[in-house]
Amino acid sequence: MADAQTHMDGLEFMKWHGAGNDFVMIDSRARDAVVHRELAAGLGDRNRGVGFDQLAEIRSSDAADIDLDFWNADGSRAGACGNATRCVAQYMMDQTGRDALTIRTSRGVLEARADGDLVAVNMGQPQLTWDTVPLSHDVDLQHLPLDGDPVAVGMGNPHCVFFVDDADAVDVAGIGPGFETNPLFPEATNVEFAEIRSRDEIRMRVWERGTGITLACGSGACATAVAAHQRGLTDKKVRMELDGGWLMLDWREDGVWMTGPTAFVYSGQLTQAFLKGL
Ligand SMILES: N[C@@H](CCC[C@H](N)C(=O)O)C(=O)O
Repeated sequence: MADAQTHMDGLEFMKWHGAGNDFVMIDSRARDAVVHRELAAGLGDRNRGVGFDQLAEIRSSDAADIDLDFWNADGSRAGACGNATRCVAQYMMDQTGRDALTIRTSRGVLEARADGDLVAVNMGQPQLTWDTVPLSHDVDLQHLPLDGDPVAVGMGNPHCVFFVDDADAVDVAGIGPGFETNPLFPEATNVEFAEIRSRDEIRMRVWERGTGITLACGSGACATAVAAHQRGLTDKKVRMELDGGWLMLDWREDGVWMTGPTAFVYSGQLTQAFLKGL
């Protein structure tokens, strides 16, 4: 990590959030990719580092306006991060004065655009086969062989969605970790608890893979909207209330569009002395 510390000395970082989902954003285009697991885990530690739900690293791209990579607070990689994608889109639109851009993630090239004061991103189509979520073997994704009869949906990352009568009554911290690491999910999973309020409104809380409880999860909101519609509980367009705010989901022909707020919180610099303490 010493080389990285020298390489990163003085590197700017920004804090953003999307509906309360808390991010550190690093624009590495001027210095090439600098983030790795050890650094992400150190920065993500709320006792030692800056603390975040996810770290989003912006890099130059030969296929879109930018490339974007994500790490969870424990340093693990995340294939998708919808709220961070929306925050990065807002940052880039602020930088360029444009109202739309393309962002390549491991999901492929995503489209993001301004929607009034909000930002919308097309998170692509869900993955709805056992091997693409992924699961360890072929089971009924609509009724997983787990207590609570959840639904499995992939959104570039795995999600296990439970439908409950009262989301606020769920002991998310108590039961989330066990499902996160259930062997049915070879790459672990995000765990959502959804209360259907009407055909166009859902209340959802989340235990995120690699991070724990967060105030919002964009890919989890997309997965929950898909699972609820598959179960016949909601329409394809729903408003979702999470602990940190509201997101709008719309499952269209071209993918699952997610729209919601973003907020810049502060910026800072990563000094070598700080990095040595991680
Ligand atoms: N909060 C993110 C999801 C981040 C990744 C997730 N923890 C995973 O490991 O898949 C979002 O807004 O999508």
